[in-house]
Amino acid sequence: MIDLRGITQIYPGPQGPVEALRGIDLHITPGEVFGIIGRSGAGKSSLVRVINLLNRPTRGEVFVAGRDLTLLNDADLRAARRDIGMVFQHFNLLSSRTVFDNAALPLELAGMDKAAIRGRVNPLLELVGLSALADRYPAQISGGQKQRVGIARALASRPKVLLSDEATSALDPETTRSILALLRQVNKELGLTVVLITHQMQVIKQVADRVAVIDAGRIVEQGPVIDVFTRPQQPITKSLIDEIVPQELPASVLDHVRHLSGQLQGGVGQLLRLSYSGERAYQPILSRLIREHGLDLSILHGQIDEIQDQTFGSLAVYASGDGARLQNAIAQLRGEGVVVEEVTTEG
Ligand SMILES: Nc1ncnc2c1ncn2[C@@H]1O[C@H](COP(=O)(O)OP(=O)(O)OP(=O)(O)O)[C@@H](O)[C@H]1O
Repeated sequence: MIDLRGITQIYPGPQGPVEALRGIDLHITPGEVFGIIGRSGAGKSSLVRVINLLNRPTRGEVFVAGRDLTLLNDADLRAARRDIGMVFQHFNLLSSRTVFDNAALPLELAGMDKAAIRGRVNPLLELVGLSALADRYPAQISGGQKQRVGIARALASRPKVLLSDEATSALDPETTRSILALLRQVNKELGLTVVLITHQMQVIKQVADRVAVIDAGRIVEQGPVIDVFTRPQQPITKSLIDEIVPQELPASVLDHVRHLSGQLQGGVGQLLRLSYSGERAYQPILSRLIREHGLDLSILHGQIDEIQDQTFGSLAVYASGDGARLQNAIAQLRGEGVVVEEVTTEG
């Protein structure tokens, strides 16, 4: 649905050119919710604005629904943009227009007649749960309701793609959840491709199918959300995930491991961090370590969570026993797709 090829974005700046995007290649498939996450200044807004050519990239090609937008003339680009709806962090509603009239704005601008507009907008207000508030003004509704108007307005032109630029960043956690659930609902019910930009992993975790991590204008890591959560590769990804799955074990756990190591009576002991997802979450991996490899296990720390109905877990266990059997057990776990990290406790 969206293909970005070799996108570079250079802004002129008082201290010389700023290279905000440095050769981005991204492929987003129809019907998926694709998250783009990065820290402030990483290039997220620049990237999302390239997708509808609000920013014309310095170099590169922007294919949406099979057409390279960079090659279109102004009239064709205006038409192509109707395929791409956008919701913004600060809603961008017109204060002098009612909820209905804000949602209807793109249709009025496209010259649609009043009856047709009513036929299009009323079901959309129903979909976003605002039918009862159609005659209110933006000042008379909450932030979450304003974003619902923003979503209805973005959907009015029946786009194929919905871009969300930090749409929930100005909202409290509960409202954030309800807006993300609405985005998921429109993705499913309308078959819409959704691209969402955020700096919060919680947003990615709740709603995205796949995620790309952007850092200093480059995509440094991407994949299905559950894979990125269970096998983050880059330091920036680990630090972004840390708010949900702490990447470092608490000092008390490491202290306890030193204590257990001091009590070893022969054999070896090793702190292991096991990360797993999907079907493996339901398999008796720990009891097999005990039964088949004769290891003693202490479970010291752990977390089990869910992404898009898929369970994933992270467990810290101290395994002790025969050294060769421990290595066999680790090899077996890795062979079964469990990520095994041998954690050192020095320092
Ligand atoms: N119009 C502009 N002119 C010059 N530099 C710009 C412009 N817009 C963005 N930049 C710079 O480009 C880089 C990327 O900015 P961008 O807004 O895309 O990042 P971001 O990840 O969206 O950040 P934030 O989350 O803070 O909005 C930053 O260094 C920023 O200062």
